[in-house]
Amino acid sequence: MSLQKHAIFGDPTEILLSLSGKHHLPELLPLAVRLLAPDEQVALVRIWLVRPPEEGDCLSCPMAGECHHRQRCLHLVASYGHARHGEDQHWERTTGDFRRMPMAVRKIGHIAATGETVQIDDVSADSTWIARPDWVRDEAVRSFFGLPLRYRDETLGVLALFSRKLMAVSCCDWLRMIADHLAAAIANARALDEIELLKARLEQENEYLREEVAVASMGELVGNSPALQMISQQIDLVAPTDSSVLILGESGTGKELIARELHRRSNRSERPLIKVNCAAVPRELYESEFFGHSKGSFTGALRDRAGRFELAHGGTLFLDEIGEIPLDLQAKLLRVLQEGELERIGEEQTRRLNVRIIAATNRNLRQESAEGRFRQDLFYRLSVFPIELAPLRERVQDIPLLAEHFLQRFARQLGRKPLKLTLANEQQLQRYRWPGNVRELQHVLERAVIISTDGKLRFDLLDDTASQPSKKASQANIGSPDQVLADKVLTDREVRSFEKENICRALEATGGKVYGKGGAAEVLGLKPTTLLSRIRALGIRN
Ligand SMILES: Nc1ncnc2c1ncn2[C@@H]1O[C@H](COP(=O)(O)OP(=O)(O)OP(=O)(O)O)[C@@H](O)[C@H]1O
Repeated sequence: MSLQKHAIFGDPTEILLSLSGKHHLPELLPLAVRLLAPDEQVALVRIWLVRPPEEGDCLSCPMAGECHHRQRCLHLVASYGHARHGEDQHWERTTGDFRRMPMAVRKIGHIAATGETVQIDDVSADSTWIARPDWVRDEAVRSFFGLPLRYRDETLGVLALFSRKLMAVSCCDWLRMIADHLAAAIANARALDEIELLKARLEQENEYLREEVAVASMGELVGNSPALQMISQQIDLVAPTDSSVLILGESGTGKELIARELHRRSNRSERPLIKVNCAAVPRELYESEFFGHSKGSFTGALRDRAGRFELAHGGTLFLDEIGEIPLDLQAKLLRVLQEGELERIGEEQTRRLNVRIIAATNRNLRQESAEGRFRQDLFYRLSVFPIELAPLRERVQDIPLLAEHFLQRFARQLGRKPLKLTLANEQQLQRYRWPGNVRELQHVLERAVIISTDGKLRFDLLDDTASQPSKKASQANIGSPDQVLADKVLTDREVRSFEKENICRALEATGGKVYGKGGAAEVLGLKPTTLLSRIRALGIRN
C-alpha cells in the first residue's frame, strides 16, 4: 500500500505510534479524532462509546423519543473536524444534538447494534441515512465511513468519518486497521483505569488496616514517673478544649500515644482521629492528601477524594512529624487552620470544617522557625499548648513498669509463659541510654521473650553507639559524640552532623537495610518512614 493514496490521514504508522503512547481515554480519544482529521479533506471525525445512560441523560436527550429500552446508548466522546461555515470551527463539542445515539437507530446506532461497517461513497444520493441534508450540502461532504470499534467480540463504540473526497479503497483498509487498534487501546485504557482504581482502593484499605493494627497494639500509657504524671495532668487540662496541641519529644518517646490519649479524653472521642504521617507523604501529593481533590484535577485523580482534613471533620487531625512539611504547603495549611475552610484541588466549592489539630515532632521547631526552616506563624498557631515528653533515659523510673508491661504483652502474644523481671534485669535496663526510647525498649523486650527459651531473661542490648567515639565526627571537628553528649549544649550544626553520623553508622552496621528486623530503622528506634525522610533531608547516600 503506498502512502500517497491514503494521504488523507497523514502517515497511518505515525497515527498508530502516537495512539499507542496514550493510556487513558481522556487523552487517547481526542488525539485519535485529531489525527484522523488532519486537514479540510476530512470534514468531521467522531467517536461514540457504548455505555449505560448517565443520570438525567434521558430527560434532556433529543433522541429519547427514538430510544426504547434506555439501558445502553452511544455517548459522543470525541469530535474533531474542519467547518466551512459556522462558529464552532473544529466541531470539538461533544454536547450537541447527537451527543447520545440510541442503539440500532440511524447509521451510528445501526453500526453499534450490528457490528457492521457502513460505507457510503456519495452521501447526497443516499438521503435515507442523512439526518441533516443541509449540513451535508453546506459543508460539501462527499462520503461517509462508519466502523464499529470491536474488541474480543464486543462492540465498544463507533468511529465515524465524513470526508469531502471519495475515499480510496486502501484508505478504507487503513481506517479499518486504525479502528481495530483504537478498540484495543480503549479496552486497555479501561482495564488500566480499573486497575488504578482497585489499587487506590486497596492502598486506602491497607493504610486504614495498618493504622487500626497500630492503634490496637498501642495500648494505654504506662509509667509513674513524675514527668509522666505531669503529662497526664496536662492531657486532662487540655483534652476537653479545642486548642491545638504540639507534642514534642525524641523519636519513640510516645508522642502518638499521647495524641491518641488526648483524643480519647476529649469531647470528640466519638468522632474519628485521623492521622497523617507528614514524613511519609510524597511531596507532589501533599495538597491532595491534606485537602482532597476532584476527579480529573491532575493525572491519576481518577475520582473525587476527600482529604484528611475532611475525614477528620468533627474529630481530631493528628499531624505526625509536622516538621517535615515543605514550606510552601505550610502556608496553605496555616490558611486552612486560620479560616477553618478549604477547597479540594480542582474544585471551587468551599467546605467549612471543624477539626481539632494535634501535631507532633521530634525536631526543635522553635529553632527551626527562628532559622526560617519552619513558618513562625504556623509554629505559634500549632503550639498553643505544647506538651514535652522527656526521653526515657531521663525518666528511668518508668522503665521497670514499661518492661513488665511489654514482657506480659509479648509473652501472651507469643504464647510463652510469663517471665520474671529480676532486680538485676531492671538495673541493666535502667543503665542503658535508650536512644530509641520506649520503642527501642519494646523491641528489646520482644527479642528477649523470643530468645529466652530457658525462662531466664537476656537482653540483647545494642552497643550504646552514643557512647562510642567516632573517628569521622572528630575529623569533621565537631567533637566526638562522647564530647558532644558530655557538653550537653549543642549547636544546630553539631546536632545535624551528629545525627547524620549516627544514621550513617546504623546504615553501615545493617548493610544499608532500612526496613524490617535488624534494619537501620529498628536499630535507631525510628519508624522507617521517619528514617527515610531524614536520610533525604540530611543528604545521606544509601
Ligand atoms: N508510656 C508508654 N506506655 C506504653 N507504651 C508506650 C509509652 N510510650 C511509648 N509507648 C510505645 O512505644 C512505641 C512508640 O511510641 P510512639 O509511636 O507514640 O512514639 P513517637 O514519639 O510518636 O515516635 P516517632 O517520633 O518515631 O513517631 C509505641 O508502640 C507506643 O505504644
